[in-house]
Amino acid sequence: MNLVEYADRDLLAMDVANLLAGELKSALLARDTVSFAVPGGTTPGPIFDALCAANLDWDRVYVLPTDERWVPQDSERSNGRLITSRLLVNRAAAAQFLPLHADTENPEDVLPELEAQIAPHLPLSVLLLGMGADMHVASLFPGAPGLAEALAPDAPILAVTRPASQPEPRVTLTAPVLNGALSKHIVILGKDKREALEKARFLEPDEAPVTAVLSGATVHWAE
Ligand SMILES: O=C(O)[C@H](O)[C@@H](O)[C@H](O)[C@H](O)COP(=O)(O)O
Repeated sequence: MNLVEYADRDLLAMDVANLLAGELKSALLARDTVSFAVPGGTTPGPIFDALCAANLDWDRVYVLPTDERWVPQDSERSNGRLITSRLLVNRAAAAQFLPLHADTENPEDVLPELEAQIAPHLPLSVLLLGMGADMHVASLFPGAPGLAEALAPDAPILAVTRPASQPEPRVTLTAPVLNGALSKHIVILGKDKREALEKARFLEPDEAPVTAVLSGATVHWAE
């Protein structure tokens, strides 16, 4: 793992957006289409605000969430809503969005269809992840039922998790899919997450799921 520290959160957002735009451009030189997985939550918004203006062939970029909360797509808690309203605007409005959601009560009902839409776009070209202070990434939460299956090397593309700490079921890309990304970035803000990351390095993925994706990843941090 490579750790990059920034003087403040604004600089981090600008620099990470530039870095991601450069990586997407390079990937587009080698392939007709590229895939870009991004997290929800509060951290990525300012990165999206800068990245959406990048001058690249967005119409050849497939954007997908790393995980989704099973709420209506117009809910404030929907990662799809965050991504479509804050990243897929400006120049990036030309990108294709691959939702991890459908209007069914249970995510299990549509998992095969969602997986079939994603499969042609793997491995992920570029991956951006957030991390919780509990050391979860995407929706791989410590102690959640089904975590071991989602961390397994032969896990399918998607898993459903129902973490006790969260108000709704989640759909998440599994560890092998996240780990298989050709480029991996994790963005963390604040002292608590930095300490959690240090602690995670001595733990196993079932206690600290972030460790499942740390190898070869660049972690970007600002206080
Ligand atoms: O839907 C989600 O919640 C995420 O994709 C999740 O993995 C997120 O990246 C972390 O929870 C960090 O969230 P914050 O950025 O809000 O701290």
